[in-house]
Amino acid sequence: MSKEPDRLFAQPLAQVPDFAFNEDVVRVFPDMIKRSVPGYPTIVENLGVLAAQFAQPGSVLYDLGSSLGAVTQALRRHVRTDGCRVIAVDNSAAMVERCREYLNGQDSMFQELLPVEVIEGDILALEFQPASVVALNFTLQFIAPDQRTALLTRIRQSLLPGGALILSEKLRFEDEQEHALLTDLHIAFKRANGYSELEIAQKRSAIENVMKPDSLEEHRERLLAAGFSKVVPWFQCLNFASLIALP
Ligand SMILES: Nc1ncnc2c1ncn2[C@@H]1O[C@H](C[S@+](CC[C@H]([NH3+])C(=O)[O-])CC(=O)[O-])[C@@H](O)[C@H]1O
Ligand SMILES: O=C(O)C(=O)Cc1ccccc1
Repeated sequence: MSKEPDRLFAQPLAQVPDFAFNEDVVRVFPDMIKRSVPGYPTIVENLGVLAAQFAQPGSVLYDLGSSLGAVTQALRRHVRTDGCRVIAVDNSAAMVERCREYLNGQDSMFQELLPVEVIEGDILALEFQPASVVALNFTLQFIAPDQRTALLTRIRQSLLPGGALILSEKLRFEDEQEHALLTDLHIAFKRANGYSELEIAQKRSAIENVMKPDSLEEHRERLLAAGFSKVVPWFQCLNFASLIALP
């Protein structure tokens, strides 16, 4: 895994371009996500533990918006169910290329790992196979809001009995005071992780047009509208949360 520190927004930019998962981001991504998302290592590791409880024999486990495959690797560490395979999907060519390198490196060292297929493609255009686990780990927030219900409906229709969707997202809060407090605390988290005020401000401006967080209430309602029967939050750290949605 690349250890390169994230300095992408450290110098003043005349114009801050919209955030994209390009080669520059890929190089610093492990450092960026760990220093930006409170609870990220805990969420990823426990996503593997949760998935092991929902995995059904001979089924597919999806890692949607897989980036460098951190979730896929957690699935490989924890899921022991017979005949499962992982399908990781991302539409960033730079992410997919590096993800394949990491996973191939693991394959050559350990024989008993779950088989993984990494697809470069848009999750909105994916033909889902019957699946027991679908992970959307900080991916839905980058999907156009008017496409989110349709995507979740297709995921719901592909889920096998006993399976689950695990959805992690940055949250918005409907109560203004709660939103302001948790946003300030998230900024304090970033500062504590070594980001300057300039880095924090430029990153915020880069993501504001491309990443649109919903509230917990919106997530719950949308998941129920998509056909899920139960929504159970299992983790929250500041304004980042993860939910289990049952078919
Ligand atoms: N339509 C799309 N189709 C496929 N991929 C997409 C699409 N839109 C965005 N992506 C991809 O979704 C990923 C979101 S990052 C996920 C972190 C990872 N899950 C992790 O647990 O490390 C979250 C973050 O950086 O905050 C990126 O790799 C995009 O290319
Ligand atoms: O950095 C932020 O403020 C975020 O909300 C999280 C994030 C992490 C990595 C890429 C884009 C957004």
